[in-house]
Amino acid sequence: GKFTVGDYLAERLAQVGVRHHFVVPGDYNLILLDKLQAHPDLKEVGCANELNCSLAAEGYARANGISACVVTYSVGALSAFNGTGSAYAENLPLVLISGSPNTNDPSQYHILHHTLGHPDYTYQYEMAKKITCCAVAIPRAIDAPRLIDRALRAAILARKPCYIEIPTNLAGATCVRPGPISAITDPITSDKSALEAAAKCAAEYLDGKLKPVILVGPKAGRAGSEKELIEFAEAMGCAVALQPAAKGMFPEDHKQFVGIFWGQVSSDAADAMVHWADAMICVGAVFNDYSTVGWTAVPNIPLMTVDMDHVTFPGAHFSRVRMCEFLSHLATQVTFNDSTMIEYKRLKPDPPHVHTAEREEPLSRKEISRQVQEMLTDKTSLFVDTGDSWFNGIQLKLPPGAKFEIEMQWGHIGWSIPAAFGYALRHPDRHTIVLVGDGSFQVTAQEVSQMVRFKVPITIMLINNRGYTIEVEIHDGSYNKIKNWDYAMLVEAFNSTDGHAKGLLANTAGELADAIKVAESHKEGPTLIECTIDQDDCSMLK
Ligand SMILES: Cc1ncc(Cn2nnc(CCOP(=O)(O)OP(=O)(O)O)c2C)c(N)n1
Ligand SMILES: [Mg+2]
Repeated sequence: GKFTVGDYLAERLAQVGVRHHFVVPGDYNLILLDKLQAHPDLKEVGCANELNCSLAAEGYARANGISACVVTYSVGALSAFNGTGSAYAENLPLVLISGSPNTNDPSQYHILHHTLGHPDYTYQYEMAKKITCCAVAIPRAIDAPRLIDRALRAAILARKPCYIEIPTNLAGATCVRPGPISAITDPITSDKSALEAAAKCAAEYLDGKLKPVILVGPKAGRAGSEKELIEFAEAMGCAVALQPAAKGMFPEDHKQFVGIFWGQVSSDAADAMVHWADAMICVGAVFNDYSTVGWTAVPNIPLMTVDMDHVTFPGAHFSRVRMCEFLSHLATQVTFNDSTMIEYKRLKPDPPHVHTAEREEPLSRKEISRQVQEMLTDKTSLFVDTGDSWFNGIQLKLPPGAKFEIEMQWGHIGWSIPAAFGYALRHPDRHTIVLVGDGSFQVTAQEVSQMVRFKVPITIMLINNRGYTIEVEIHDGSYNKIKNWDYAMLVEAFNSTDGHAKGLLANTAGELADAIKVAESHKEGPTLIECTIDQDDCSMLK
């Protein structure tokens, strides 16, 4: 049959590495969905709603590097905008694709269903421009190759979402076949002289310092610089601290790892080391209100920043210097200086004594953390959702090879359920574990049914402290109370007659240990373990 606009998009998505596309059907995108489904490399993954669809694509992009979310016009896209916002905030190339009205509707001033009820349908595209790095609406089939290629390339280079709007009558319209994919995926390398000059100046700048510390931020991982970061850190020999959103982007068993720098909730000796340093090399760091604990934990020394495509330090700025190339080049220029590691050995606190609860003891946050710590292996990918799970997750020690996913910039409660589902589809080889509060779980619980449908063996540790506890600590009120659910029964309801989810309840340390054993051997589907703790058992209260 003829090659169409929908086929063009399908081929491009497959060429950039998409293998699953997340969808909610609607009459503006059905022809398009047929074309995507027809592509041999693409597997259609239906979601219960477009918020979860976009969050599943956000999680998939963490595993795969790029993802696709396909929704219907207006009623679908406006919900998908939230997961798209997350992808923007978290520096992930999510491709948001929406069907839209027939190109001959505007000129006839047709009032259409799903729209706001007036004949101007451009509002969605205008809104999409604000939350993506590139938004395109295809006006004619002949424009499709140029606009689709532009949006995909922009997303890949910027590591931000893009938006592609395809009118319902164009998805099946004839289109030429795509040219070489390198036109889209070929990276922009550093400018050679900028790279040389930046490394030379930076090496001189660092030579004059006695106590440099490297602070790793979340963009280090997104820029794909984890290998070069280790190379640079080992050439420097200095202490390496991580921002909480960067946990997992530098190995915690590395001898230069000094902990998570997060103000008074820092781990190990990160706080002391950062405040002792006389120079801070920030690699992909983001200083926002959360990571600085309300602006109380901001380093008070001059910073050198290594960002995705530029480098700055006191008295210097170098554009078009790519992080990974800069780190690996600078590693050959710097002088080894391990003075901070000598200081670290002095400052490093003894590991805290962890009490092992008796089996019949009621569950506590600390006992849950102790048992989750024992679950972690090199195959673990741990998702922690907004709420006290952030604090509990950050304090865990990642064994070599373990991965950690957190959404600290956007912070959408419930993100972890669809995001872990999307991630696990792409990484069936990994053991995906979720730490999520009861309040967060209630926002996106439907997506457990997709874990059942696709037989994804995710372990969900649901921390039930009867409400929005992190908010109670910030500012209490009636609004922090929620209706309690029977969470174990709920996930088993998703089975109906053909599913294999397991829902378990753990009120004591012994019940949790038994439930974890069941979860670790259950591969046919998800296992939710509802862990009940006292609502005052919160990390904010020391
Ligand atoms: C989409 C969205 N809506 C509201 C919020 C504000 N928020 N942040 N955390 C919470 C409560 C989280 O409660 P849980 O998940 O139960 O967590 P904990 O009780 O703190 O363990 C809210 C309501 C948010 N972060 N995201
Ligand atoms: Mg809660």
